[in-house]
Amino acid sequence: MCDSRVGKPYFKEPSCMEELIETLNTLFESDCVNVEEVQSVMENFKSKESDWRRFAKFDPNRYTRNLVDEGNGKYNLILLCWGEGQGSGIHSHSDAHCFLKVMDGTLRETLYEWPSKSEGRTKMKVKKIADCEMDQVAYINDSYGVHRVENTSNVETAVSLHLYSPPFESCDCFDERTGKKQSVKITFWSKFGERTYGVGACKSAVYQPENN
Ligand SMILES: N[C@@H](CS(=O)O)C(=O)O
Ligand SMILES: [Fe+2]
Repeated sequence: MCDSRVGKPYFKEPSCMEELIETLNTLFESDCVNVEEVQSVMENFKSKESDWRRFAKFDPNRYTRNLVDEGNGKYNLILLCWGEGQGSGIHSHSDAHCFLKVMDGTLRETLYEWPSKSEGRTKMKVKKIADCEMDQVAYINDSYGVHRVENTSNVETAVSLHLYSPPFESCDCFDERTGKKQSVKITFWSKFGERTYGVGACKSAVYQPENN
């Protein structure tokens, strides 16, 4: 992670998804990720359904991960669609930066402490619970702990735009009651607006262990 750069350019508010991607590509040209700068660019991008509609695919049983952009190999930009009551299991982020911007609805993030060395025996400890509203951006990396994200509404869906850098394809999932972990491979429900098929395509997200 980097401190603020001297003479850094001022990034204007991205007016559409293409402009957001252009700005992000510029920001990630350097190997030095300035977290506050990325967060502020994502915050200044105001959610319009017309920007994300074509990537938004819902599944009646599970939240979906839909690839929007591969960021020249530096990051993945992913639209996540959360049906009523859907959520992720508790998981880590494979040493990546993770930005989460709410595009529609509200999402609850529950942050947990990493399980202690005697993992597999003790109930996991909650550090913080926060609701994230439309256009807000949350940030996490493994030094913060591990988390789960949920759409707690039973009547409204939710949509969020996530940026992961560097991109990752697997992470660890944790059992809340014991802290026991298991590695999970994650893939995409769709890529660039098209449904993905093949091995792993349906089992594409970080689910609660009992839903695996
Ligand atoms: N990190 C999760 C989504 S969330 O619960 O933060 C994923 O990429 O599927
Ligand atoms: Fe996450």
